[in-house]
Amino acid sequence: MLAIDVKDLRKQFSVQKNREGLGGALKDLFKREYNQITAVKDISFQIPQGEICGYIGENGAGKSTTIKMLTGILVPTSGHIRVNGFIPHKEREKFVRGIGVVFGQRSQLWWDIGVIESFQLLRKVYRVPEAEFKKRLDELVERLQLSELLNRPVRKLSLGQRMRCELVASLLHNPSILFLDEPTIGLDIMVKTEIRDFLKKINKEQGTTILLTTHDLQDIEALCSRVIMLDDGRIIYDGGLDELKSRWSKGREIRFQFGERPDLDALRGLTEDLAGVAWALDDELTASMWLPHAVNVSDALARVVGGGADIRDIKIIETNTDEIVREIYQSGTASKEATEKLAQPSEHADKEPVHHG
Ligand SMILES: Nc1ncnc2c1ncn2[C@@H]1O[C@H](COP(=O)(O)OP(=O)(O)OP(=O)(O)O)[C@@H](O)[C@H]1O
Repeated sequence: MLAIDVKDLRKQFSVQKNREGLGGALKDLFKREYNQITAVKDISFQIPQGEICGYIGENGAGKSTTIKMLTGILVPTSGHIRVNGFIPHKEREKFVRGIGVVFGQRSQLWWDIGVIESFQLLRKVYRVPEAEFKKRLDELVERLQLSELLNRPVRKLSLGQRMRCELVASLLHNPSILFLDEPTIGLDIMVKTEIRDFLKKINKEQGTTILLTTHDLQDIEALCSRVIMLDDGRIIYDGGLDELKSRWSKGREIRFQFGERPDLDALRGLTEDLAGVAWALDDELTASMWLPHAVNVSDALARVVGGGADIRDIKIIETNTDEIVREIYQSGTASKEATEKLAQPSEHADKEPVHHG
């Protein structure tokens, strides 16, 4: 059985229009006009059990709206959803016992009571037998080192402490699917790492399926084998992280430092039969070589090194995911271009690399 199965899912919101001026306000009083906003536009995807999938996109892309439909908080305008075999907004009571949810910006814990009391309340909500609850709680508390926090009221916790408690709260009933909406937002690097390690472990040991939205690409790099990217309510990419990188990155850059001013024409001559390789002088003693993905790095390196120039240092500059995603988002025609690129991935590899300094 699939953990998540979504077909042609759509969500529209009606937003009241405010007409201009006093006349407009009076008109609004008698007859309201509405604008339709389509936040999620007929998306389909399937997530098998045990997968960790990143759900990314810029602000307003429709990520939270999707998660809210998947967790039964919002009713879809049209389309089909099955999560653990249930229709989330219809079979709520049975459904929620199989899922855990953490919204980084909102708490599921009660602000003024001790953490442990919140956990006890959640135990009752999810109807977890006492013995089972205790066993699980002990295990989670030990893993996330929460024992000293249990009696403190939530409002007294730091953000990092609170997030660790939120994770425990979402896992007390041993759900098979975990939905995380910005789980590491605002946390320092230590806590982020701790949370990522913890998530990796529970996924590995218990096979917990995890769908997470994040703006932090290190979360994705650390956790996700698969990424779904949303733009303006539509899926523009669904696949592996490595593939995402190679399809979108403009090639690799290798920077050479020389003992004397390099002869650019001679360097170009060494690589002239490698299609798409470009050279540029960075300063008196450094030059960069751009390689399209189709060209093998060691091939190109061997030619340059074999050319006899006085090379002092070589640095291969990796494209990082942040840059790729920023690049996609920034181009005004992101979705169109992206779809075209995806339709013809091989064409991309033949393009002249673009040197952007
Ligand atoms: N309750 C609502 N009523 C009207 N419009 C809404 C509502 N909720 C979301 N929207 C709109 O739907 C679109 C998608 O919003 P959503 O919150 O799903 O985006 P997101 O990808 O989660 O963004 P962010 O990263 O900022 O959280 C936005 O244009 C938003 O303004």
